[in-house]
Amino acid sequence: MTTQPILEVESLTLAAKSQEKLVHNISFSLERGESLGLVGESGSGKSLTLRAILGLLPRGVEQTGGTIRSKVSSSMVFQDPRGALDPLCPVVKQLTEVVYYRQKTTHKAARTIALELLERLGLPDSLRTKDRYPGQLSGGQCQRVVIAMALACKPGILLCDEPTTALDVTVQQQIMDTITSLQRELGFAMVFVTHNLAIAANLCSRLVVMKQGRMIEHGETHRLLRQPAEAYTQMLIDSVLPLPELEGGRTSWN
Ligand SMILES: Nc1ncnc2c1ncn2[C@@H]1O[C@H](COP(=O)(O)OP(=O)(O)OP(=O)(O)O)[C@@H](O)[C@H]1O
Repeated sequence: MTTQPILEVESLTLAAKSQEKLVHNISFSLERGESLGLVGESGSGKSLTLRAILGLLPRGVEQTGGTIRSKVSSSMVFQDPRGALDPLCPVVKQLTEVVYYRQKTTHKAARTIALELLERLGLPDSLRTKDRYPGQLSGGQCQRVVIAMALACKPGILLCDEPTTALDVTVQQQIMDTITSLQRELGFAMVFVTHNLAIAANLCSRLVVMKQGRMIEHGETHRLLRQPAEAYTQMLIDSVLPLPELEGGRTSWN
């Protein structure tokens, strides 16, 4: 049985105001509940593609071609969690405001929902009783707050822009596990930007490989990693270390 995609990106082209093309002719689709990874080297256009889907291109960049059709709402988890939070406002208050405006509840109900979300994301109980500012939380805790904010918008698609890059590897794993279990529970689809092929392999059923603003190849994750059609994809695979751990473990590609 084929299902209708909830997101269709067709021939997306983005350019700087100077007319320099930054993303050329990118096409992919996403089904309900699916996880798609955008992988590739730094500067390959992954974040701009994600921002185009969100409808929030940075100043100086515009869509000059193609279409983006989405049947559901999207929200985004950015790379730098501290930068995404207001340093002068307690985190519970920030999350409560998002719930209040996006879920159109009373302030009291919004606070209850905000606290439930924070508990679901494994944040400490002390947030209930004491005002905590972003500067008083660890990087991993800030990222959990930012994920809670994105989920408070009840997105059909969660757009993740390297959400664990700024965190140490153990916290990275915890955050990835949290995102995976929330996705199973809430059923949102995901577009996940990362330059870490191992993370993408664990998380995504399909991958789009990008280089210098172009789509090099795309396809089902395990097929693409076992039999890459392009030398660039093979080069990305070869640059993943340490391979011995991947061969024996659950991230085996062969
Ligand atoms: N506001 C902007 N104005 C002009 N050029 C931009 C702007 N933002 C990004 N670019 C350029 O667009 C290209 C793609 O950038 P993008 O941030 O999408 O890459 P990326 O693949 O996400 O890289 P990274 O993994 O380092 O985040 C880069 O050459 C970048 O310099």
